[in-house]
Amino acid sequence: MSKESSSSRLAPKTSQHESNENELGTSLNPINFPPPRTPLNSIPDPSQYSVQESELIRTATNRSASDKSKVILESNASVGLSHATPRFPARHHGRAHMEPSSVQSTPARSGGSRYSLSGRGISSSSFSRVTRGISAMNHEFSVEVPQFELVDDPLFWNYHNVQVLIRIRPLSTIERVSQGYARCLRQESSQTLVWLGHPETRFTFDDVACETISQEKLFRVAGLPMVENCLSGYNSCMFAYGQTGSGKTYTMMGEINEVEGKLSEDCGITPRIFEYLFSRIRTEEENRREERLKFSCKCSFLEIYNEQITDLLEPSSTNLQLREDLKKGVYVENLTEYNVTTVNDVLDLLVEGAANRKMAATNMNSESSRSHSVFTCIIESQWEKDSMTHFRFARLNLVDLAGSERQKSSGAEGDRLKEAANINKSLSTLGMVIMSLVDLAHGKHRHVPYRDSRLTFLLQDSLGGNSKTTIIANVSPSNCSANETLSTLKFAQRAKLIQNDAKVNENASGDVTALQRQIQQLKGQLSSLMKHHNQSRSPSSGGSRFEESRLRDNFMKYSFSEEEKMGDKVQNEKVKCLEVTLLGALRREKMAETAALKLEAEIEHTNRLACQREEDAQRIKMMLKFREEKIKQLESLVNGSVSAEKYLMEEIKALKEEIQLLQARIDRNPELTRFALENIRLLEQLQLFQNFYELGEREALLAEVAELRDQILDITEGKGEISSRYEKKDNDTVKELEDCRDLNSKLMRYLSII
Ligand SMILES: Nc1ncnc2c1ncn2[C@@H]1O[C@H](COP(=O)(O)OP(=O)(O)OP(=O)(O)O)[C@@H](O)[C@H]1O
Repeated sequence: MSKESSSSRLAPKTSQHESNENELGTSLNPINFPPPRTPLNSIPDPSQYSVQESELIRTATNRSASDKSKVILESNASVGLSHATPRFPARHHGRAHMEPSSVQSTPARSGGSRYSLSGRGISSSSFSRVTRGISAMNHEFSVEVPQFELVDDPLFWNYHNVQVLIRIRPLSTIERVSQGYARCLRQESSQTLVWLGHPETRFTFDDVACETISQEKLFRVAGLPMVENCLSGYNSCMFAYGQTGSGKTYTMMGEINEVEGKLSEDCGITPRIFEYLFSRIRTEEENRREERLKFSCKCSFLEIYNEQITDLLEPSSTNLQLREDLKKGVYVENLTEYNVTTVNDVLDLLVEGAANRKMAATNMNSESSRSHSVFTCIIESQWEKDSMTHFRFARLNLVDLAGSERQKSSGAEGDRLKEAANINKSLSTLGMVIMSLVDLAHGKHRHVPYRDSRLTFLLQDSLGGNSKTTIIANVSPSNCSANETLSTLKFAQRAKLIQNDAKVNENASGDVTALQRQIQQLKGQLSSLMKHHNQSRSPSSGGSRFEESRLRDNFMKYSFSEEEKMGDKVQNEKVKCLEVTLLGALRREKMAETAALKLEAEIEHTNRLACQREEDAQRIKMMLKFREEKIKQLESLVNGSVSAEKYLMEEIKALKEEIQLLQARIDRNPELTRFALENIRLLEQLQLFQNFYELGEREALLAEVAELRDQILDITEGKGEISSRYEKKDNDTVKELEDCRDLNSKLMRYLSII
């Protein structure tokens, strides 16, 4: 459905602006933003604009021709009259021509769509009419606004879990006509901006994207790192916040066009995220082929409208319910999910969902979006390493919020009144949740009212939970929207204080079978090592035992023949040194033996843990069954088919059983992490053991022993010669011989240990 405008539809804008007053409203206008603006309902038909507009823009051009450090803006980048993104023009059309000004027409709520689609029931002529937003008529006009390059910081997410980015959109034609080029914002750097009202207020954010930022650059700063986070197993969420017409949908979706297999320049963050995601997936799978890495992605698209959830990919599924599950967390029951493998699959879903998205026209804004949309992709991966199967998953939520302007009920009746209240409910609860989280971050004890609205309940992980979250606060720089812009900046400032606790969703030991397989393998390796070890110690192998026994023989010979020959003190000292070295080497071997035994014990222990874990899985299954039964009972209670008394009795019984199970879990918690850690330790020990045998440690030891043996033989022979020279056996010599005997017997004792 196209988003054409009509002049008659402009009238309600007055009430929008009047109703835009937030808590600061009264102190702001009109004193601080002269000249007093023309009431929007008095703006003439766009066809009459040319003279006024030329005049306005000429003035602006004259005002600002000299400063070279500034950037000529607005030459072709001012937002069109309509506050409506050409959400989803045809994917197979080129970028359409932009209309100089546009008129709005609000489709009826029931059948309407926020998105313009061609190739999906809309003719290409209507498509080209709605593919605007940036007026093409302003080439000759310019106004200077400082431009700041955003810097990609690849390390940002290493230290943060929340990113707040402000995006200032270019002035729209209607704003220029109404307030000229007067702006309520002055950007000072790529992180700071000043709100120019009274009092002037400076804000600092992670990033402030100026009016000229390209969709591509914005993606590089906010979207690309999000993909990387998801691939690393972090849940990620991006919210687009801001008043109606501030550019939320332009930012998130933009113009979904594909030309010759490439996304159009105006394409928003969401399609770019998926283009990049699939290219990364392909590379990763290719690079880690030997690990058999495989990704799978499934997407869903829902709308929360009037506190009711509708499946945008199956619009007959309305009023879907939120459920909570131990494993899945909060989820939408019966929401359809599609497996996607290419960016085209995702684009199809986006276009289809967008076509189904509801839009409500109220007297506050003829193109106002009243609903929140959530596009979710679950990215799962699986690979094999160290004979274990590793699983990783991440949930990516891309949320286009309803317009944040205060919606007064003026003029709204019946359903529309209820709708306004419910939209306020989701957005006001979002505000409350953020306030509570800020309090929590300041150490105050606060209840966080996630459950007070569908939006916050569904996205609770993204707010203060297990997620890396980006909030893009969209603002208009025009004086017309000064109050709403301030309100958005304040919201963003608060959001910056949220503290999330993102964790990698990975389960390396989740597969008990893989674990058991690994244990078996380790056992096999260990026993073959032990066998090898024993063989190498047998006399026939010529290993250390053999060496040692030869050594012992030599010592024996030495001890018996030396009685009458030994007498050299220096030589004796040398022998003592050698004795110490030899004992050290033998001790090392003994230690390796002990380590092998320990390893065996560890394997036993790991085996026990695996059994415990299986038992625990059984218990969890039981608990899930209890939960399901409880839900059924609650439903029966609500239906009135079960009396409260009976329900309570059942409940008590079920709770007792659950307590027993929980008790059992506490008593015998196998601790999944411990399990994985044990396994890693086991592997390391095995590695050490293998190294001992395979990397030559053992050989080195044997060589050392052989060397010692030779040295001792040399000494004993030398001593023989020396002693033959000593014919006279004086007392000293006798004493030394006794020392040698002692030494011999000591060595014999050590050697017999082996
Ligand atoms: N950065 C931008 N550059 C050029 N045009 C923009 C930019 N941001 C928004 N626009 C244009 O401004 C108009 C309003 O934007 P958009 O529809 O995205 O606002 P919105 O915040 O999603 O409004 P709503 O709450 O009604 O959904 C559209 O025509 C869009 O193309």
